[in-house]
Amino acid sequence: MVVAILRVVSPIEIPIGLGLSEANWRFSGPKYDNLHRKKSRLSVYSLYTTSKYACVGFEPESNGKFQIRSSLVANPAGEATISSSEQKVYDVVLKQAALVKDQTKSSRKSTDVKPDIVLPGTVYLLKDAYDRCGEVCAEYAKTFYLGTLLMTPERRRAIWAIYVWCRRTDELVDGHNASHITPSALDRWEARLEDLFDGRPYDMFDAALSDTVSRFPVDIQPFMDMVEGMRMDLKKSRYKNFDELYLYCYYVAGTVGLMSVPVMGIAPESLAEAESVYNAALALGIANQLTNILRDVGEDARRGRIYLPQDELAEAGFSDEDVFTGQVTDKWRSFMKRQIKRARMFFEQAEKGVTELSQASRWPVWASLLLYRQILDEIEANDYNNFTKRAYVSKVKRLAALPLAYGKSLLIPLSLRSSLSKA
Ligand SMILES: CC(C)=CCC/C(C)=C/CC/C(C)=C/CC/C(C)=C/[C@@H]1[C@@H](COP(=O)(O)OP(=O)(O)O)[C@]1(C)CC/C=C(\C)CC/C=C(\C)CCC=C(C)C
Ligand SMILES: [Mn+2]
Repeated sequence: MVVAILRVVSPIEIPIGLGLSEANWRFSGPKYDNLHRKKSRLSVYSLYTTSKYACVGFEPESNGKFQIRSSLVANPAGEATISSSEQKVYDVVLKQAALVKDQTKSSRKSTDVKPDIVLPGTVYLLKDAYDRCGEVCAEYAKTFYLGTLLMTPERRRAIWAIYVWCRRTDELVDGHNASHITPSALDRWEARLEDLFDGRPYDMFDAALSDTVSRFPVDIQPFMDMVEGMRMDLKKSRYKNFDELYLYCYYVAGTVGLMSVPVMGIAPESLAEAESVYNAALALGIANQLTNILRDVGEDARRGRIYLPQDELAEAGFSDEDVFTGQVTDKWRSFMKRQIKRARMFFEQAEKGVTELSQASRWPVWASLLLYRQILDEIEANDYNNFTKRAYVSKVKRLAALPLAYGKSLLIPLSLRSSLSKA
């Protein structure tokens, strides 16, 4: 019997290879009750867990080898290791969490902000820059903009500045001039990012972000990684497996969570580790992007792009051609059900972190989580036709989510609740 300790950094589905029968593998560990076993078709066994550590004991097959596929791989010694994408992303999470801890340890708390530096004219220019960021935000993301109005003025304008930088970065590869964008244009965008982090902004939007990153403990890495995601979009239109897709989702969306938490702030009464809050933030970005992908299957296919894992498509009996043709069959419905389930697992993990955020930041985050998650319900309501029907959450439903989000934002941190219930 070999026991592998797996460090799980996000809700994860671990299909254990063909040939292992239920009799010769079992699960144990401190969070055993968080593990769900599932036997799926083709006798592939899956382990679902949202806990941080899982301990898996299993016997080798008759040939002495272990077959563990997808997110986890077994090394020749038979030890299971975390996938390279998850490890890479987790390292960024640790780095960002450490930055916040350092800041909290040193005299200033992460919730404090530097006073405005009063150079003649500077404050006014900065105010204009932030106001413009707010206008852009209100124009592109009305509901989210409304949500930010509950935050403190310093946090609100910092989030607007981050939003605008993200929107502009995405516009480079998705906007009107996208056909002219080359990798070297992205290199220049990245150099500009470094300049603004060094206090040398190029335009007024950069000036707002430059000010934001000087006030809050935000690391440059998630920003650089988002540019990397855009580079990926220029050169890649297929994803071999979920591991590759996960990395892409981190680059273009998980990064947003890591950029935002240092500004939103963790509740002073929260007992959660910064690292776990960052993991939840990362999960929200991943969940949102997976949802985007599932909503836009047809639209992406018409641009020659398929953001669904190629190995999972093939296993379910689909070729690229099938995706381009776009027939909603029972086979497609059950494939979609699995994809939706995975996206929901990431939302579930994100939920655990929202209550740990500072009170005023929770409402926009809950609103965004509830609204995005509803897109998955709409894909189901469209009978899984994501080829020609765009899943759309009606204005009434969107508005109805706002008071619900507000109610949830009043809950005390989960970490505090569980320690109170133990006491
Ligand atoms: C503890 C905890 C849960 C904290 C919350 C952390 C947090 C605020 C997470 C935010 C997650 C989020 C909103 C991620 C954005 C995901 C997303 C939609 C990414 C899009 C990428 C590219 O997609 P694609 O091109 O396929 O899609 P389009 O057709 O273009 O839509 C993006 C477009 C990348 C650019 C991202 C933005 C413009 C959004 C940036 C948002 C913020 C900075 C504000 C986040 C704050 C709140 C309150 C939601
Ligand atoms: Mn886009």
